[in-house]
Amino acid sequence: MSSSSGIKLAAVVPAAGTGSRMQSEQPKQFIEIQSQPILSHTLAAIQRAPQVQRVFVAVNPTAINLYPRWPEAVETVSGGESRAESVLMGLKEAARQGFSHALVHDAARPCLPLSVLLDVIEQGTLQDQGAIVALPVRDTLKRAQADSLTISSTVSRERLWQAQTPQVFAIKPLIAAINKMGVAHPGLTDEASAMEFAGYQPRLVMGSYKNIKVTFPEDIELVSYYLNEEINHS
Ligand SMILES: Nc1ccn([C@@H]2O[C@H](COP(=O)(O)OP(=O)(O)OP(=O)(O)O)[C@@H](O)[C@H]2O)c(=O)n1
Ligand SMILES: C[C@](O)(CO)[C@H](O)COP(=O)(O)O
Repeated sequence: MSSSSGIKLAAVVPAAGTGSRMQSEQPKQFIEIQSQPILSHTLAAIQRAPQVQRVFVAVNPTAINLYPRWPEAVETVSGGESRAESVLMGLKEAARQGFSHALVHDAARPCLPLSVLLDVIEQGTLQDQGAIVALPVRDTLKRAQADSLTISSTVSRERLWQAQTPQVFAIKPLIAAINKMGVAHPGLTDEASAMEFAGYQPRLVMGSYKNIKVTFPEDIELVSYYLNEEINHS
């Protein structure tokens, strides 16, 4: 991605969550796997793309000392009360430093394959609708009754995809879309939600089942396996 294309890409990594569903002593992004915090693995995965010129990590100021030493071209911003607010803080700093596009990627997704990363960067920067990594739903989907764990209905999975990250968008339209929808909006759970709200139709880029978001305790064993596989076979 040369400067002649006019595109200047930064990564924004929301890493200011508390990881409540993990039920761990420290926020899940700082849990160590192979002697490295999960966040370190995520930053290393993102920085394999030469197009990413800088990384803005949104962290809770009270947790910043949990991180040993920030890699080169990585800087921190203060996170917010919600993921959307943390992302917005990173986007604003990236815009202030002159970046035109952002690749937003959850700190809790350390097993991002390079091929997926490069695909979403290409798809997200070659047109103005942006792009997200996602996977077609492969299990039958059921909607539960409102007041019991019994099936209310089966939801057609036709054309249903599960969003992952990275999500790649032009920064100024994304900031405007997040502000239009409102960071506190319950439906604003990823960047594409805001862009859709603003009328965009982001592209879907095939993700990977390895690109899981560390959320519950049982995820650690699977992520450890994938990271070990990556390190020993790359
Ligand atoms: N106020 C917040 C909340 C979440 N995140 C980040 O957004 C990503 C995805 O969110 P999630 O998996 O929900 O993380 P947590 O909110 O920490 O987890 P939980 O919902 O279990 O508390 C994580 O990397 C998390 O650190 C953030 O930067 N700021
Ligand atoms: C952004 C995301 O990872 C896409 O699936 C997801 O929406 C994050 O949700 P969370 O509840 O903040 O983990």
